[in-house]
Amino acid sequence: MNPETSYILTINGGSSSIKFSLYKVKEPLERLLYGAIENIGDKKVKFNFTTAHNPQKIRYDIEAKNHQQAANHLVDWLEKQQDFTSVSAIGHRIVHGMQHTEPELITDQLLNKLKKISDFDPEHLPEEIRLIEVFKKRHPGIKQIACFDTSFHNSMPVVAKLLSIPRRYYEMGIRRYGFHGLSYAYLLEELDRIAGMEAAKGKIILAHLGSGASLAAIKNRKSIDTSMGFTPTSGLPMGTRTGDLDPGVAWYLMHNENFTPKKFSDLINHESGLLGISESSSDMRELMDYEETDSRATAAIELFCYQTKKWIGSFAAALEGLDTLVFSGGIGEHSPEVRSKICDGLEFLGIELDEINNMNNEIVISSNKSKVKVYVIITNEELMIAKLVDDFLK
Ligand SMILES: Nc1ncnc2c1ncn2[C@@H]1O[C@H](COP(=O)(O)OP(=O)(O)O)[C@@H](O)[C@H]1O
Ligand SMILES: CC(=O)OP(=O)(O)O
Ligand SMILES: [Mg+2]
Repeated sequence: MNPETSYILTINGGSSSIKFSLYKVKEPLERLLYGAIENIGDKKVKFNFTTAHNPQKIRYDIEAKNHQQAANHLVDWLEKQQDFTSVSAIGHRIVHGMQHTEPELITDQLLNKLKKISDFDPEHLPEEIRLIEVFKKRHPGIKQIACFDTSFHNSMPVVAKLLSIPRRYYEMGIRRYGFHGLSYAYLLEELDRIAGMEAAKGKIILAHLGSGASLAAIKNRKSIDTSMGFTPTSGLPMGTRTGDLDPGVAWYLMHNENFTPKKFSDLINHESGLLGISESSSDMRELMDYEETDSRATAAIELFCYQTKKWIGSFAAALEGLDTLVFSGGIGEHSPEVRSKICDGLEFLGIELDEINNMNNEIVISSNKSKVKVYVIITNEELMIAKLVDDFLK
């Protein structure tokens, strides 16, 4: 083994969080620590971590007004960790990678390209670029590798990539891309392990239901369609994002309510989805607590489940059948109630849950009679990044 590649740091920069892991390169990869900085931008920014030796989560508040301060705090902390000096590569989740199909070494040229397309994903790319720059400045000797969420969906047929606007915009890159690709790639690998290669070759719907949520339709192991499109704001309603929105709403708000680009971006990315409908929380767990007493919380949960059900129906049609449905992401992994509401009434598609297994968050939650196998699989974007970086360096 090349001693240069013996430790890999993974960085998953979200719009309000940075998740990080440190892996020792061996077969299989060994996770030495995992942590996150959450609620960046809020008054109370939380830092937490667990190590392989101490799985008890350690949590405290830190000062960080933005991603740059949070990243500097993270580097200060990492420098005090014993194994950090041996890190030779950092793998970054880059949510929007346009046409990039494989992980790539982050050079100045790539960084400039990412800056140019920043507006393709104003929610993730600017912060991801800031993280790369902080590590570059403080540890210029460590290779940084970009792992793109979009790569997984490159296999989509043109019909799934087209937006129905004039063709010239397609040439400008304004088309459907799809995201959560690192999670989907991991889920397919896990499906191989749990259900066997044959199952993973069938007609599959993967549902990544977290604060950002999307579904992917998979045939012969390849993505043929996904609910997100040009940006991660589209598709399902999410924690604070609209999901698909009648384009006429944009015109109306601009024309009648003096909406500027910034005000519109805030509306569709930060004020809508579960938060906008419930007027109380973007967090599914909290909404479940208010469900009994607040009809707005109930409406938000109903909308999320109804739209997810509609996407499952539409992808079953696109796949011309369905063999396997996988729930994942924070909501998909932990909420039996949401899974049950989504699947209720889908018996005609061959989906039938075993409610006891569902309540217990078992791996297989479909009944013995169900034609479609339904799984709950815990995703691991960090491990997928570490695997890609390990392969890249070999
Ligand atoms: N037990 C639970 N029941 C319902 N929702 C849950 C539960 N645990 C986590 N969630 C929800 O999962 C979502 C966060 O998902 P996650 O995949 O961790 O998000 P992120 O996209 O930030 O990585 C939140 O809406 C949270 O409330
Ligand atoms: C693509 C996307 O929505 O990512 P996240 O769930 O991390 O916000
Ligand atoms: Mg996520």
